[in-house]
Amino acid sequence: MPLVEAVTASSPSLADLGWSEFFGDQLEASDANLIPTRIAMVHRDRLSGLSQTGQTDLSLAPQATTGDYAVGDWVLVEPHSHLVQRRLTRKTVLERRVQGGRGPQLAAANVDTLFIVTSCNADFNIARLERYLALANEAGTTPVILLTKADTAEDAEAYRKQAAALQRELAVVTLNPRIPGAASALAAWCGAGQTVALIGSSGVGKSTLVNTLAGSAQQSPQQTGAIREHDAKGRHTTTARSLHAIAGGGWVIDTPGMRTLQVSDVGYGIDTLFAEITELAPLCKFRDCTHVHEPGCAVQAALKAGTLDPERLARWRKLSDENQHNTPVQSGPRGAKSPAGRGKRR
Ligand SMILES: Nc1nc2c(ncn2[C@@H]2O[C@H](COP(=O)(O)OP(=O)(O)OP(=O)(O)O)[C@@H](O)[C@H]2O)c(=O)[nH]1
Ligand SMILES: [Zn+2]
Repeated sequence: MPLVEAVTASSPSLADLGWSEFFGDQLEASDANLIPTRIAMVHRDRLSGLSQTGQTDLSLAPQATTGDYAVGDWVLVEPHSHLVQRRLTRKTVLERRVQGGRGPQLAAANVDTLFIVTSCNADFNIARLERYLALANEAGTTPVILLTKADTAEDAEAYRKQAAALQRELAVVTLNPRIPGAASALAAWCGAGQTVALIGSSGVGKSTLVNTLAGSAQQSPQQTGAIREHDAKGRHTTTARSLHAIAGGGWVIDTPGMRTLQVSDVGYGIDTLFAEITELAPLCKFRDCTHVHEPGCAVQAALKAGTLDPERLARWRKLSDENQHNTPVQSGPRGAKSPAGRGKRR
């Protein structure tokens, strides 16, 4: 895989691999002999990681499974046995819940930026983009929407405007992943030590973009093909998750195509996404206002005044209801949040 070549060509520093004070602070004196290693690939029965010395196949203690690890995780590894001793607390974690699935699955960890990829065609779906945004906000990653296939659309600008209106200060980039210029359009989020992940439906151009970011020099069509197989419906799907080196520095994680994405436990993510509604709620007369029929409801007042989009309110309600339905009731305090109240650390 390209990541191996990229790493052996020039020994990366821990900072190049994405290490920061956040992880350094977790080291103890007794860890001195262990090697900080970043999980680069997760297979059902195998894990591999990248350290300053290159790529290594890792071994796990008998009670551990590869499902406990996400691409992008930092672990401490025994130098000789390559046994994973300990996983460091994650700065961010992307989890997904697939319809009919058993519980949330780990998609990627320690991701700085989530590129949400969609095309300027029938794939463009506001409600789905909002789900991805809620997920990114909740995980503590910065979302960026990438619009592909603008070259095949009559009015690509209309798609861009709709996407940009979904969340405050949201970056939206229109690009063709097939041309090298795509990498420079994304340079602001890709640099030494930066980790980006790609999410989006099948066929929107994620694998093409990974290839473009990795640089043509180390790519061949077979390398993209190597991580694809047919899914139940006979479609091509990217199935393995791995960390690929970006030519200009940084790392990109391709997550498998998701068709039906459910949200759960993304209350903070939804609040950030629908900030214009979240901000009105404290002005309602009742603290537990449902914003449906209550007197003195600031949300209903904004709706009447025409300052709040009724479609946004309807989608906020639907997503919030789904989130509530899917979120298990927790007995103790909610999972540890970062000091800023942002992002999950586990
Ligand atoms: N015309 C045009 N074609 C594009 C663009 N982006 C991607 N494509 C093409 O769309 C097809 C699908 O792209 P992939 O990169 O395989 O899509 P993917 O998102 O990785 O799909 P999965 O691996 O199934 O999740 C390829 O034939 C690309 O060449 C674009 O901006 N314009
Ligand atoms: Zn209200």
